[in-house]
Amino acid sequence: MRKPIIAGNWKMYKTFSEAKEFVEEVKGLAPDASKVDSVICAPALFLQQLQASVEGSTLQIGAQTMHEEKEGAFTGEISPAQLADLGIPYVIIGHSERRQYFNETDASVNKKVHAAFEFGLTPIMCVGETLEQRESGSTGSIVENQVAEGLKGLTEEQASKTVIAYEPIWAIGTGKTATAEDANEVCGIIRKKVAALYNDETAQQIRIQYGGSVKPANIEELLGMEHIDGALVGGASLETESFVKLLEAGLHA
Ligand SMILES: O=C(CO)COP(=O)(O)O
Repeated sequence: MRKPIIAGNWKMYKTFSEAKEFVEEVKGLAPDASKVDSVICAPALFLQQLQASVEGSTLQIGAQTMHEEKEGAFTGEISPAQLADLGIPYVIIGHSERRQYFNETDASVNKKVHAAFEFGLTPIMCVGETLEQRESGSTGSIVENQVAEGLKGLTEEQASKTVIAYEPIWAIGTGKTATAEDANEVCGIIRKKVAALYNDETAQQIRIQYGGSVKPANIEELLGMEHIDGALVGGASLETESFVKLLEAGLHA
């Protein structure tokens, strides 16, 4: 049995005051950590204080991106060592917005995934196709390639601990969700690819999230699918009420 992982990706939303208030309210409502992993990926600026505020609760804090080097002259960046020192457990790597606006590539994603493991962080590695790629029928090959390049060089143990988020770009922030069947089909393709790259055991262990307009109204159907082990949620993670409902859905997955 794979433990569901429900993660909010706040992107560049919320002030620190709003973030702190949200976390104070939600931290006592997050499910038992042995049943669901509940994560908020917050802006880097808030990580230290939010991490201190969730101590002793089942809510966990993640970062939205990081640099691949331990340290260096990279103005404005944050490093895996800095995240690890704060005790941050998760980091999103290669979100489609990072690929689109900040020139991240499969090669840089792969370096960052390696760096995450080097510093004891769990990467949430994002993959997904554009609308054009979906319409041309190349979803499977695009996503398989992103998975193969992203996981390249990882040990079996590291690969099995990686969280892969399948986020079709056309479903992000658009209100258009992939149908549960379509999402499951692609998550199944991802799992099969992991089996081909490693073995069946690794493929059975790796957790695959779906992301793209997930909300309380559709999460249960998505989580009911064989290959969907969680959700990476933007808009619906910004309100306490809907985020708590999403976490609760994880309990019934
Ligand atoms: O990009 C996403 C999560 O990383 C999805 O965003 P929405 O849930 O707002 O579509």
